[in-house]
Amino acid sequence: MKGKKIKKVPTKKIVNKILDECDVVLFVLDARNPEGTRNRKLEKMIKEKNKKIIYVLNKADLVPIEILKKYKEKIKGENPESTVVFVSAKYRKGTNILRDAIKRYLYSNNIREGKVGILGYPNVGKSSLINSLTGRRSATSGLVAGLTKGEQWVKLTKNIKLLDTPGIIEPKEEDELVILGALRYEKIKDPVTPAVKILRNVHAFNKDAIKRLYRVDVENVPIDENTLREIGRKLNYLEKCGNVDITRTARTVIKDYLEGRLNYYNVELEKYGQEREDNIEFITKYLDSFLFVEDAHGIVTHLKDVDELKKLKVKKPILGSKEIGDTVVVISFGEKSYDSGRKRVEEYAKKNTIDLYSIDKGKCGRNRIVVGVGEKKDKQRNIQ
Ligand SMILES: Nc1nc2c(ncn2[C@@H]2O[C@H](COP(=O)(O)OP(=O)(O)OP(=O)(O)O)[C@@H](O)[C@H]2O)c(=O)[nH]1
Repeated sequence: MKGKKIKKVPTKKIVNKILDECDVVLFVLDARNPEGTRNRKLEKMIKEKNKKIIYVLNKADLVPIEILKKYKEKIKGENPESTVVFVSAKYRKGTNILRDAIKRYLYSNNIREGKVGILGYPNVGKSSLINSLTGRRSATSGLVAGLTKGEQWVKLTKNIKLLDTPGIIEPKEEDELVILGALRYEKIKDPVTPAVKILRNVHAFNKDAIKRLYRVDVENVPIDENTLREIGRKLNYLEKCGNVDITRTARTVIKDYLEGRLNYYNVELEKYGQEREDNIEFITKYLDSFLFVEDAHGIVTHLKDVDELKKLKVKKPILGSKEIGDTVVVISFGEKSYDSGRKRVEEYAKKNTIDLYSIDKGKCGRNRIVVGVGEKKDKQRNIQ
């Protein structure tokens, strides 16, 4: 792994520190195996402590966007308030969206000096994430004086600090550990069992993967030790007596999986992308007691004077809507031009069957804001 070396500190101590001190916990999941890298008991504990969890589906470069979106929906289905962000720490993708999600949560909860911690099973990419969130700084310039030796806070922004030591969740069984990449496959006595499991898991998702990488035909045959033997033969991993070296083959299969060559999906990095969250609560909260929400011009004039919004800098435009009584307010914040803002508001309204009857624009500090006001089409029908 390139970048700054991340310190390893006793697990429980760091996990507890994150749970006690941080406002936001980045729960890092392996996007290829999100279910296997969740820990609901710990998630419940974090929620009970009133801390915000942001699920970071890391290694998103190895998974198609449709699959990522499905998993996001699943998490949102369990709890609509969950925040899920796709990231590739390795290729530094999605980290700005993650930063925005952190800022937005802290901002809308009036937390001015926020602390962020990173948790996850071994090998999900916690250290890579820390490096990619902080990496543009040199190893020392971003550091804030550490509280305890070995743990340091790194600045994410002027007001947000990140604990640069990730909390490692202790995993369960040996096979799982190997598949997670948490136990060194070079060291375990029996790499065959986890290697066969990996081949089965991958094959269940992608009938092409084994053939593509090892040129072994697995159509209509069970995936078992014999598959490994076939792979070993193709790789020419033979012992002196001529038998296939199955242990070496198994280690290679595990390595190929962990390093992303043997993959659930065939995916090009270019396909990876994500839409921003449509949560504009940090703006619409200023409309809660505003009397004239039916009037886009009134809203723009009102929001222009909100100091907090004037100070805000968003790297990428934000688009979303909120229903206030019978009215739906659609807002684009931080667009490059008013024209593109208006276009995005109109497209958003069309997609969400909102009939806009008022639209206006203005500036909050350096941010262009376009506000559309309308009604849901189905609501109108009910009224008529
Ligand atoms: N393809 C891909 N690989 C990644 C990504 N992030 C991390 N990795 C790889 O995953 C492996 C583990 O990354 P680490 O950052 O060391 O993971 P960790 O969670 O800190 O691991 P522990 O220190 O064992 O707890 C490394 O080989 C990384 O190169 C990613 O976004 N995409």
